[in-house]
Amino acid sequence: MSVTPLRLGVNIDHVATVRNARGGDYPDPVRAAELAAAAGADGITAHLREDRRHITDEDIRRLAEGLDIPLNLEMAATDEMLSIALRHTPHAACIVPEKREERTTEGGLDAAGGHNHLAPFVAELRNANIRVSLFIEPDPAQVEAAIHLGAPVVEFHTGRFAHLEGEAQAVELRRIADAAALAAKNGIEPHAGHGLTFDNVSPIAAIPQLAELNIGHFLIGEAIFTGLEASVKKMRELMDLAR
Ligand SMILES: CC(=O)[C@@H](O)[C@H](O)COP(=O)(O)O
Ligand SMILES: NCC(=O)COP(=O)(O)O
Repeated sequence: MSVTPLRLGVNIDHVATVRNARGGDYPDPVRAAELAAAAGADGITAHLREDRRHITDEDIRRLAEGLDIPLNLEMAATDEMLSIALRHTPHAACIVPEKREERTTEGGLDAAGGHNHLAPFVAELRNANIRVSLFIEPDPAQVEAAIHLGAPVVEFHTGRFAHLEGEAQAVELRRIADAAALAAKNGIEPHAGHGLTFDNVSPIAAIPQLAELNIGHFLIGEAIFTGLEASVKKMRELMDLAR
């Protein structure tokens, strides 16, 4: 079986979280994005939450205009986010579910139940040449829904995998691998992300159909101790070793 090259997308949301703790402009997520690119990131991911708790509209403008590597904008399926995406035309847009009160993205999008709501978002983003991705659970029904929606990419939510251990984690890993195989067989490029760390990335990176991992919170946390360059480089090495 052929093994797809695996890209690393570095999510810089939580550089903005630290900046926003003091309300100024330091540390700058765009500087973090440039450092991550220099350290080997293949792309940058940023989630413009509806409540703007970390990344801001101005961050997205600067990332979209200034980056030398592709930007993946994570966005809820709302008219406001769609108009921001269409204004800045990032390389990719990943539609994610969002709840105002959640601490982080708790699960995947219900692409099956939300078909009628999601269809115009997928169509408009595609018409603007933005590579649309749906952030879904590794569930065959959700992959089928992504196929019907015409999404070229899905990203599997690995948060559940990240929190499980032992046999339960092995079962979840199998689900992710099966979902990735189903997506690839149907011409959809599978990605994965959420909650990935140095300790749990290897079995995910070993899934041959996966083309991209998006990793943020852990890398930014680790950067406090070792620097961003070292944390990105080590993640890149672990991904390459697992392949
Ligand atoms: C969709 C997703 O998984 C990322 O956006 C990640 O969750 C970082 O953002 P939050 O920590 O705000 O959820
Ligand atoms: N889509 C997942 C992502 O961008 C990063 O998630 P996390 O590593 O911050 O949990």
